[in-house]
Amino acid sequence: MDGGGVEASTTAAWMERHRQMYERATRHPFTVSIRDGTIDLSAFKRWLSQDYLFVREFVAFVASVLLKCCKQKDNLDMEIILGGIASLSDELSWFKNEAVKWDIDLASVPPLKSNLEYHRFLGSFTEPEISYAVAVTTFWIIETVYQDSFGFCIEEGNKTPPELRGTCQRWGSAEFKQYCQSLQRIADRSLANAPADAVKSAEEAFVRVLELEIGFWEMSASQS
Ligand SMILES: Cc1ncc(CO)c(N)n1
Repeated sequence: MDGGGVEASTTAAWMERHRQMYERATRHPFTVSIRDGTIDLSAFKRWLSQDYLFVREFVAFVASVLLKCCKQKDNLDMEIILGGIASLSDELSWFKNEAVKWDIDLASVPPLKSNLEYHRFLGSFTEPEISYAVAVTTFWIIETVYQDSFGFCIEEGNKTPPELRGTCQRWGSAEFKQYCQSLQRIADRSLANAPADAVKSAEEAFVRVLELEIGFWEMSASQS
């Protein structure tokens, strides 16, 4: 397989090419309102409840990425992805703890429309026709939107309310950033070895994730 004319950092080039949309996903009024301390706590609770449901679906998605990884000739990335699944186990416990703190009964939360739309997208990756390069790139951008969004909430000058710092730290930490950078290197290496049609599909999935993330913040902010 040739590189399809792809440069070393395809993902960085896409972030540049789709900068406006990337900014809309990572500097959304919902997360910006966490950072400036004006967040409506009922919206925060809605986000928390909906994201718990999202993460449950995300586990199956990451499992499908792991499965595609294991079928590669050299499955060097296996441990990073497996580590990601292990962290999701902690994350589900974290959500359950937070729900108790915020007096939310997770068992009675129905998924809202934008969440269901995202579930459908994630579910499509179990198809064996979807290549590892496309799946791992999608995985990287999903994690990166949260890393960048919540990282901004704990950067200098933030007025993030103390009771929301733990949430921001979960995805905004230096450790999570390093993990996202490892995923980015994996995505770039896979894309460099992928045929041109897979690179094109990966870019489409990248843009689709940004749209779905924007929809998820909107849903959290205003229950649509
Ligand atoms: C909607 C959404 N996107 C990304 C992540 C990152 O894991 C998450 N928890 N939820």
